[in-house]
Amino acid sequence: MTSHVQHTHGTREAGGLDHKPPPEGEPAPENAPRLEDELALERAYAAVCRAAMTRRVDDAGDQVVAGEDVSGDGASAEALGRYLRTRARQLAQEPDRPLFFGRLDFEDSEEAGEHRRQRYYVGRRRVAEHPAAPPLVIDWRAPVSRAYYRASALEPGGVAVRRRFGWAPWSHGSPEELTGLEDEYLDHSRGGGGADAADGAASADGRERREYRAHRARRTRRDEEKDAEAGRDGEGGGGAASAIVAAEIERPRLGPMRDIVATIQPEQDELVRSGLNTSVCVQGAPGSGKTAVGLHRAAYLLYTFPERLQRAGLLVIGPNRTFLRYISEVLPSLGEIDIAQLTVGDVVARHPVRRVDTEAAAVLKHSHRMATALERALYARVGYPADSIAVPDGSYRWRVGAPDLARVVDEVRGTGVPYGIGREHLRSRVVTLIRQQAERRAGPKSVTWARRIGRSKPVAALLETAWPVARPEEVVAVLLSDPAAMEAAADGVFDDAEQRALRWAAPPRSAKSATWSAEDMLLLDEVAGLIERPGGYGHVVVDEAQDLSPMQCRAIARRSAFGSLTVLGDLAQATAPWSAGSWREQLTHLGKAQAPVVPLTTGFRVPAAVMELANRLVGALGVDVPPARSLRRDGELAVSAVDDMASATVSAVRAALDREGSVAVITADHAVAATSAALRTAGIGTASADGVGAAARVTVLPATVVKGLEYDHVVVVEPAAIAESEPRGLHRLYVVLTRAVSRLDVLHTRPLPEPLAV
Ligand SMILES: Nc1ncnc2c1ncn2[C@@H]1O[C@H](COP(=O)(O)OP(=O)(O)OP(=O)(O)O)[C@@H](O)[C@H]1O
Repeated sequence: MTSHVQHTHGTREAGGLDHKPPPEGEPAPENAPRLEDELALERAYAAVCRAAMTRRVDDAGDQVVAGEDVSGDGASAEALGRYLRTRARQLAQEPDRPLFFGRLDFEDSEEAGEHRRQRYYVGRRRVAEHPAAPPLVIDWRAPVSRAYYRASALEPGGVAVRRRFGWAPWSHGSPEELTGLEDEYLDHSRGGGGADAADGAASADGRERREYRAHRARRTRRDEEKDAEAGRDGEGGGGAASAIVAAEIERPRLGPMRDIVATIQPEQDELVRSGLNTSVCVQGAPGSGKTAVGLHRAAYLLYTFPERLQRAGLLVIGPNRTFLRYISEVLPSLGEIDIAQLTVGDVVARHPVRRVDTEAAAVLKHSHRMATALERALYARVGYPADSIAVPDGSYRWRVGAPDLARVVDEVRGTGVPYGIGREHLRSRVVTLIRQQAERRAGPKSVTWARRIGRSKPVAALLETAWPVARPEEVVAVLLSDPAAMEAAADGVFDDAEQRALRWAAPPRSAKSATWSAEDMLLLDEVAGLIERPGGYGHVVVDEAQDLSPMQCRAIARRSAFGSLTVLGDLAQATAPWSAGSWREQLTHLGKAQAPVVPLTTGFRVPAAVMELANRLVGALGVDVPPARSLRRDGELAVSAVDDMASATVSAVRAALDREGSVAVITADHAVAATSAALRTAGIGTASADGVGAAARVTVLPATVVKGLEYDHVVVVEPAAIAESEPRGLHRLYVVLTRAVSRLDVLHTRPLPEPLAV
């Protein structure tokens, strides 16, 4: 919900800002000369901040040099050096970026008879003359910045004026330039006039301006109340209410994903600022900012809980390398470097992947039934000893009978501790049985005695038969090679045909010489997790989580058992054969069954006309998701029946290249080579999904890698071929159609898939 007083200035490239005349019947603000004054003051402030920042960067560099000379113990010198280098790198990131994007003026207060107004500039990170000095700019994650994102005319939360700054499009190497500003007056009770005094800009025309502002504030408050009654939010399908926000959302895209700190929306902010103990799942329409929310939440948590997260770690999981490359600059631009950003494959990697499973075997290995079979396979090693044991101890021999041993094996099994710990528990319980006998006969026994008995040959031999040491590779290799082992573990879990599909056609001689598939890594990780709990993270952000299989979810759950999760996804974009049917089910596999599912339905990427086309598919996808709406009224959509696909593609790309921004040509996977060749023959340079030729403005992409990505202009080649390439082809097509930021060209020689043809 926003109410705002437009106070923008039509300067060159002010992030697309134009001066808008006030609505009819309202007094014109005499803002042109005033605005120049305001801009001049703000530019001067920006210069002060820049100078302070430059000094801090230089100081940090000097400290690294000094830190390297620090004597003292090696470990702390190394830790200090690491800290200082990190700090210097953080400060030096993107040196020319604007240092603030917003300003908050809180309502006036009287302190010790003095009239005061608190003012804060909000930026990507804190700027101050030195660490102990009051900040010139506060970090967007600081508690007081919350009001910047949340304050509205209905709930101003003490904010009198929110100012947004428009900067000339920023790029590396060119200095920042402040070109516009926009004020929202939220403080109706005071008629919104107080800002002048605080600006030090009161003048003869101040009264008139105050009236204008008060009028607009009243009007927007009424508007908001009307909206609230009608159950709309203030942006009710009509685009962003702020020209600066609209310009940011509609700006052409080039290169990797950028942060959205300047324009985080209230419903996004609520997710970003949820606490470290809270797990949350976001069901978000395409382009509703799920990825952005996840990354900003990561940055928020690192800032707010530095000690806990430094100890426990934070991990971001994405679907593939292309996606990770695309998002890789967001966290560093927010000052958070060195955050692990991995695929699930990276998380569970233990061996090089040298084998490809059949589709049937892969699907079974991803199913949660596999976990049951693996647990049985591991615990098949645990057995009851056939005989009693006799442990020599000086002149005594202590005997424990087979029934007692069987009982303690059962007891340990019943505790549910990891297998490796279970083995040690069995050892100590057997020692306890022996100790009870020994103490009855020979008096108290020491810890050293207990240790010696525990390591004695008969006890070690007992453990080797009753609870042998287990290695994940052996357990999995035996299961996949030995029909009897498979049958025992899979009884009632996998039928005969499934067991055959799972078994290796040519078993290796031993676990050591086995070659492993990507799916096998999940199996190994599962068994490793049963033997010993893996180290976990304090927080894990999981993107495109609708596509995770139960076994992948379990791998993540093991690593976040004592931490929290941000789960991001869209069931309508679920394309894997094992994709989730419902979030509740997925969250259960992820170990956070109770986490709330929060919808985001406003799209910031896809223009309304394109969203409308894509939405036609949703009914055919069999998923329960709230409909998506676009915040963007701009954009172009063309659906064209063509005769010659190659020449039509070349023409579409040529036309796209006449305009600004990135261009993607998306085809069914098998058609990528032919499409790239056609473009090359026509003299158009192309990049590929793996980043080769990244300098080219045109990227040719197979439909299966575009999830999570976006391009200004998208050319979709033959939707029918994309839809029929895989069982969830319509879901894939939905993903493909929702990648365009500004323009979508759909080219087809064959009839469109049915839901689109209406
Ligand atoms: N509040 C915002 N202000 C400006 N831009 C935004 C905002 N929220 C999202 N965006 C932009 O919208 C685009 C889509 O965001 P993002 O990729 O996070 O969406 P998503 O929901 O993850 O999409 P998908 O479903 O395709 O994975 C990005 O360019 C992002 O920067």
